[in-house]
Amino acid sequence: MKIETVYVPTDHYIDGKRVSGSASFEVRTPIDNSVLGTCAGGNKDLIDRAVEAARAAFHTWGKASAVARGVVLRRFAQRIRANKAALSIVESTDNGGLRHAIAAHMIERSAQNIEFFAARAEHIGGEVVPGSTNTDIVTYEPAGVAALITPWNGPLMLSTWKLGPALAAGNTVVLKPPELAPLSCGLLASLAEEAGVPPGVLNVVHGDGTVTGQALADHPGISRISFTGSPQTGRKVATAAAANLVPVSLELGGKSPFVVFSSADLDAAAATAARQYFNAGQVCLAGTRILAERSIAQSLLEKIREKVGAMRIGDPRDESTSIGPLISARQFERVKGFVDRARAQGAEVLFGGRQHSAGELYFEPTLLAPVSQKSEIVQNEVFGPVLTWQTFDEEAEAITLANDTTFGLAAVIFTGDPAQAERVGKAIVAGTVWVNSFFVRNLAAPFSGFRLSGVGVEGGNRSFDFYCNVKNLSIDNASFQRGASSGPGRPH
Ligand SMILES: NC(=O)C1=CN([C@@H]2O[C@H](COP(=O)(O)OP(=O)(O)OC[C@H]3O[C@@H](n4cnc5c(N)ncnc54)[C@H](O)[C@@H]3O)[C@@H](O)[C@H]2O)C=CC1
Ligand SMILES: O=C(O)/C=C/C=C(\O)C(=O)O
Repeated sequence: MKIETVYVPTDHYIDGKRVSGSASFEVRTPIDNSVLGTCAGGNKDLIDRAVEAARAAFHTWGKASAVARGVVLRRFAQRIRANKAALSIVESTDNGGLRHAIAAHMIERSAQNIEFFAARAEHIGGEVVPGSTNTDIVTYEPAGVAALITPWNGPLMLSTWKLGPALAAGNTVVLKPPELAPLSCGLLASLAEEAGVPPGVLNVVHGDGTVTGQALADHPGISRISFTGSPQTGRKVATAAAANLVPVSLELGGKSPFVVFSSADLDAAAATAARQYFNAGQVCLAGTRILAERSIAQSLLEKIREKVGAMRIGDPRDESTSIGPLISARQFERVKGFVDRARAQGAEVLFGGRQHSAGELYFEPTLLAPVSQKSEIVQNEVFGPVLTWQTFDEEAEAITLANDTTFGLAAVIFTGDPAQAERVGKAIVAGTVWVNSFFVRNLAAPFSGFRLSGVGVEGGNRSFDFYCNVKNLSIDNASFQRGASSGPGRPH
């Protein structure tokens, strides 16, 4: 398939070869909802082939030194950077993300995802735990074949976030990209090949989640499953992992609070609130529930209205666009359904609330109030450009509202009071709490979701705890002491 001047392979990539599909599926661009072409679909047989290739490649890749793997992976990261223009136009066309934002942030982050873990793996090192009778030597061994399953809202960034640590630690992988935006991961496989990633180390099998994704999650030859997507699918993946007793890492949805206290820099808070509409709100980390202290609420609302009013909605390939389309007609209907039901329950539209004239899949950035805490619009993830607006009088009330959710992925706090930042940050139940900032990602820091937002922790060395078998070699201290006169295996 060709996207502008870029040739994009749409076959599977198994054992270093392009492989035709057992079926094919349509790929559409959300820009105008037109069909771009078809992509190979996968089935159980293709998953079997990919897992077999990955298992064979594990014998060499898993035994190579982290330094040797690092040489190849750093070249892979460089190929990603060098292909920024191609990757960003392909992903933008495929998933409707902003081309300039993908080029400026996502590609660099994708390269860093690979590079960071390549460097980190060279220093995993292990630990020595001295004990009175035994000395424990802790080593990290690659687990085997990792199944990686990723969503459409950030295919490159979220796939490389898994590929980096899995490959750097010595695992081989089978990646199942999102069927709604499979193209950039197809291109990624070619870049891995150009970088010298050996055949079988990185395999890509496209296809529908319920067929290809499920076959991958179910496969008994898999040693780890890392999944990013919805909680509903996360449950199915976890069930498959349980059947094979395989460790699973789940990064799921969110309904994060965005709390603004009266001491906050309101201009900064408003600018960051407007950013929650980026990617048309299809961001799991987005702070979608704005909670404003009553004394500054009106002023904050006006500032947010002004910032959002200045955002241009339209073709995501244009430099001046701030908000692009939703991923599909189904997602559009889903988002619209949430807004319609909230209105039927008494919410008013403070701004937005309907389709935008830019096209079929464009929805205006929307803010709804009043909303009751137990309503669907406050409790469920919309995954669209729809935020809710609530006010509070006391800090304790803000914390109660923030935590009254089944999710726990992220939270954003704006305050001018450092003690308050610490108090509230500690009290909020979420894997990541940003203070006076948003989406700053230090790859060495832990990344996780609490409650329905996930299972497991990745980031920094915690990623290696997941992608490795952490082994303890426990040696009797007395056995090998110099000069000892008897005992098995004593050196002379
Ligand atoms: N916590 C995080 O880091 C992130 C979470 N998300 C969440 O992802 C969701 C949106 O993404 P979607 O692609 O709609 O999610 P989804 O759960 O429908 O699909 C995610 C991936 O799982 C695959 N899949 C679907 N059914 C499967 C099955 N039975 N077995 C194995 N794989 C299967 C899909 O083909 C896709 O590749 C939102 O809930 C969002 O919050 C998205 C990005 C990041
Ligand atoms: O930064 C990460 O590793 C994950 C980010 C998740 C999103 O950007 C998203 O869901 O959109």
